Amino acid sequence: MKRTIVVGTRQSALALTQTGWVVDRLRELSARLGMEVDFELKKIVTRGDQILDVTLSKVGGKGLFTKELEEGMLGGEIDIAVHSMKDMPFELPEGLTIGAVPEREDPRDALISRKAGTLEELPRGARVGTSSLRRASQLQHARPDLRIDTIRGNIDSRLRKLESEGYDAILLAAAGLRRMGWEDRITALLPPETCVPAVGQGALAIECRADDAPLLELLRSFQHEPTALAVRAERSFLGSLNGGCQVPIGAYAVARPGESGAEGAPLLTMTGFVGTPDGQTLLKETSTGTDPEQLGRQIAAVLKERGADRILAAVRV
Ligand SMILES: NCc1[nH]cc(CCC(=O)O)c1CC(=O)O
Repeated sequence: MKRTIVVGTRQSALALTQTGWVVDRLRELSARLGMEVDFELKKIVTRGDQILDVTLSKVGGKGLFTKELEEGMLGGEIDIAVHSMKDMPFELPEGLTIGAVPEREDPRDALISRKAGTLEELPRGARVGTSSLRRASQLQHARPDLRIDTIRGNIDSRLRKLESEGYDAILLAAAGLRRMGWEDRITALLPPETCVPAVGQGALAIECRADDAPLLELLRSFQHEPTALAVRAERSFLGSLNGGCQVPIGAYAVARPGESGAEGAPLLTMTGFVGTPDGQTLLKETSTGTDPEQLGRQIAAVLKERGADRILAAVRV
């Protein structure tokens, strides 16, 4: 009997593009596995979509873009949801699981400046739009002269605001722009050494019910193990610092095949970051290990020792 898998999606241009990409891949994989499945899209509005112009930290950012989709899965209205990993809360509701983490897109932050150019080439005192404390912190550290102003909305509306609201430049995740086919708008990519990306940036999470065995089997073949391991380490770091998405925290991990070849456990290298929003204090630590959760906890512990908790407490009030 042919099964119809109902895929829930937000209606933003990026969400529709990402979900469409995932459904195309899953169609190919299911054909290869000889599984008889059909896919149907169902659009769902999340609370985050309704309040896109409000600064998220003011409304409690946790799960804003995921909650209604998760309720849909638990209620059986939809079977899968595709999320940006970056927007996933640390804990999943009972009964749901991440069935697959596909290969990561570019994890870097991108500068989109009105007069094409790099961060160094921005004029003194230029006005840069971002509402991410993580981006603000690292940007002000590199260029204390820049004036940082908040900007909100989906990536398409932020690109419009760059023109219409008089910013000299804005910062966006390169991944979203690439997935939309808008990489030509990028004027410079910030290396992770200059701007540590957000936890999970550039990766997707495909969520489903934990007891949906046939779907989990299909999703298993879509998992990209190095990406999944890297994201586990980054999320462990975030969890150890009690971080949500609206804190000046970043982490970037890369998994490489282990010393002993294909069978050895992959070796993870991760940099964790916590900074003050004014860029005066940046705490960073890089370490390696094979256990992703332990690596995350270890780097978080080093940064706490150096005052990360104080920085985060001051931001949270
Ligand atoms: N905070 C919103 C958000 N969530 C995911 C992406 C796209 C990039 C990604 O998948 O990490 C974006 C936009 C941005 O930060 O530019």
